[in-house]
Amino acid sequence: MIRAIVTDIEGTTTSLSFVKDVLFPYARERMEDFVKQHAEDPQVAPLLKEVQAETPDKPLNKKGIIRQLLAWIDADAKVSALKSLQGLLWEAGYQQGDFTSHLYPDVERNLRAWHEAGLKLYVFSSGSVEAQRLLFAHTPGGDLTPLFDGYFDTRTGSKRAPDSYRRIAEIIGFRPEEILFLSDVEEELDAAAKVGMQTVWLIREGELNPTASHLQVRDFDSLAA
Ligand SMILES: CSCCC(=O)C(=O)COP(=O)(O)O
Ligand SMILES: [Mg+2]
Repeated sequence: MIRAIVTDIEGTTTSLSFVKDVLFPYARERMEDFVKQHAEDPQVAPLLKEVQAETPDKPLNKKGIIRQLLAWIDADAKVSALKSLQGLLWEAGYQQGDFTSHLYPDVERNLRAWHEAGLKLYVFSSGSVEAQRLLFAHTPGGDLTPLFDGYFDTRTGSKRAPDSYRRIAEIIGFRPEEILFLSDVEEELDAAAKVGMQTVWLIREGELNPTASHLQVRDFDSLAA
């Protein structure tokens, strides 16, 4: 019996295009000025130290740190320090009304229905926990954060590593078999299934995969059936 649902964001609740064409360029365009202006801020300084720690054989000055961050953005690298810095930039974007987040039309009604049915809802995304909260706080349907019981990012571990899912199950206090993980990435679903979680593969566009071991659906409505 499923008692908790853990959902990915990009490609699952939210279009790839919102992340790749709105969020990532917004942060990329502002990263250099932001680091220059806020390098000494207590929220930012430890993140810049983390960037240096990720590249121990290459001592970086401020310019080098900025270059490294931009290279990670271009490579879509899931580095926690980068993700936290992006989150800080997106916070300003949401607050200034530069954008609201995108959710597929089936997402809000199903999150609400699952929450009302007593299921616990969690997010596991490469975006920082703060970025996840912001995204669900600024949806076209309003603030959906009251529906969620917790958020996990790459500080819990890689989304492709079974240990991350084991940790999440321990933290939220359910047996893996009681947890349903939703994602658009097969390797993430494989990792969750390895520890015993139930899995559903969201294939929003394109072909279904006839040989995959995960249940495949087009949208959240198909899960209610
Ligand atoms: C929290 S929205 C930004 C998503 C993001 O930064 C990202 O890298 C996408 O990761 P996901 O694990 O949700 O596919
Ligand atoms: Mg995804």
